[in-house]
Amino acid sequence: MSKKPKLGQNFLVDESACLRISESLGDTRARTVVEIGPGHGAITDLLAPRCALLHCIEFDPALARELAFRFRNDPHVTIHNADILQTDLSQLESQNSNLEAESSSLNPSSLLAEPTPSPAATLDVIGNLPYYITSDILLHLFVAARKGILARAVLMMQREVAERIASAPGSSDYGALSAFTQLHAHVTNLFTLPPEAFSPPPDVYSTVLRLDFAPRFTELGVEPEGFNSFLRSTFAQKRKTLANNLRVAGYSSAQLTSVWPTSIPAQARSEAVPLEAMAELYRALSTNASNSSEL
Ligand SMILES: C[S@@+](CC[C@H](N)C(=O)[O-])C[C@H]1O[C@@H](n2cnc3c(N)ncnc32)[C@H](O)[C@@H]1O
Repeated sequence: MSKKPKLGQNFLVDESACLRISESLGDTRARTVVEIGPGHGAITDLLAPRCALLHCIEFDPALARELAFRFRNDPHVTIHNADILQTDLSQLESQNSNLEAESSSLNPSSLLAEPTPSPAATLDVIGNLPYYITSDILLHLFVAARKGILARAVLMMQREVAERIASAPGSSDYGALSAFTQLHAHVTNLFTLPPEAFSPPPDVYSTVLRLDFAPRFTELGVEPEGFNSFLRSTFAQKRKTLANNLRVAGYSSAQLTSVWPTSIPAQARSEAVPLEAMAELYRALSTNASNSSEL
């Protein structure tokens, strides 16, 4: 078993893979792109000339300094030495028209640059993710997607995680992360890379997914924050049935029985229930709760 590099630093060294990833966002010439974990800039170098604005979020201060120096003459590229999980993506968007101030700490030459016009209201995201926080990063992106500020993302992650995310309800791979991802985006599996594409090579294969953000709350007839926390409670304990998870979350058996939809078998586990049926159950329970509070 190889030693795990700090901060998930398995750098991409396969040049054709870098090119494929940077091209997978499509035409980004008028887009603001956020790169998560640029590292030594393998993807950044190809992406910078292809987009209107590029925000790179790198947690490692030495790598952030290296990139800030490399891109010192590119005012449309901003290097943020920051943790992606603590980065408010909506703030990046609002800084589009004031880029030179934002980048001044790491990119002194940008003080001299012309202000860059704000190119687009939504952001695209790209990244060969630090695998140890893949789920946390996805959940962080979904918060931004619910605010309507993300258009699409191209993300590399461990192959097994990508397969789980893209799997259908009822399959053995489907779980909470699949449900949350499919609630917020259309998922496309783009391609898979072997460990040798990286230095140092990880112990796992890696897959690139494309997410086209299209939160489904309106279509499902549910209120986003309420349904999100309901869904979280349905997956709280993996070995319990959906009904048992909901009892743990505070719903009474009588409540559940009175509204339980025919589309969901009584003993179903959450992993087998499509989002449409979950939303039907949530709507029925919400209506039931508001009716009883009116009595
Ligand atoms: C798998 S490497 C990818 C590096 C580069 N993009 C490449 O493909 O070669 C992950 C990168 O994420 C950075 N990273 C780790 N944790 C982070 C965090 N919480 N926020 C932002 N970047 C992080 C690491 O320092 C590293 O540069």
